Amino acid sequence: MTTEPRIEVHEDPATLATAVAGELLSRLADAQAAGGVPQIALTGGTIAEDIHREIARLSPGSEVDWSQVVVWWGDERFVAPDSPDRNSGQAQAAFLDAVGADPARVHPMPSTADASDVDAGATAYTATLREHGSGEFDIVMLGIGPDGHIASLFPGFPQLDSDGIAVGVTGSPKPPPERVSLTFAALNRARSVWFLVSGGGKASAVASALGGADLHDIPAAGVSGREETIWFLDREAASSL
Ligand SMILES: O=C(O)[C@H](O)[C@@H](O)[C@H](O)[C@H](O)COP(=O)(O)O
Repeated sequence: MTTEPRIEVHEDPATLATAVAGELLSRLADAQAAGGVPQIALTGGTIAEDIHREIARLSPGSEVDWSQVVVWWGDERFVAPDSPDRNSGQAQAAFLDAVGADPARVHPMPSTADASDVDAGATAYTATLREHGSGEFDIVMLGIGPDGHIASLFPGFPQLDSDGIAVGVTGSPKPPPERVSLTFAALNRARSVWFLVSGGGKASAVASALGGADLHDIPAAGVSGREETIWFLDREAASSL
């Protein structure tokens, strides 16, 4: 069952980041209070980094026990493990280290040190998800590119039609070129999907995705939560709605 998307518009990137971080902490605390071990998938990108820093700032005042949160990624750059381009490295530095996440429950996607190529990396992550995942994510967070890409699923790329769980990507139009990404099949196993979008450069992609675009043209149109889809936007990103 996919529900109508909910749209939240915030004044600017800073208030957007604070709102998303606060909502995430609230959801995680509620899930843990109900006895759950929540499973979330993080994204990379600029507004995601702002949100991660807000999580670090706000978490001490929350009830969340980060050692009991399982952390995945929706995509990752296939580069050296210590590369500043790594989404997981950015998230570790921005908040996961600070909030006390349990390394045994944090699952970065493979780097060039872990796999011979992007396809081997995707195969390995699929196995990790099967072994340590619960079969669904409680919350999947996704940034969006100006072309409507989400994770590392880019318009017109063959990975859009994959029926696997994770796929290797080469020739990414957004550098770096080699990546590993969850597929629509995996992303749509989320109970709740949150799009995190800041800036006028994304306004057209947001309007197209919400306006019923084909997922091959606007991949963001291909993802929705089984229970909830929320578009967290700032004013500029919402300006074409
Ligand atoms: O690895 C990546 O590059 C991201 O996962 C990618 O999907 C990102 O979320 C969007 O491109 C938005 O990035 P910005 O917020 O920096 O525009």
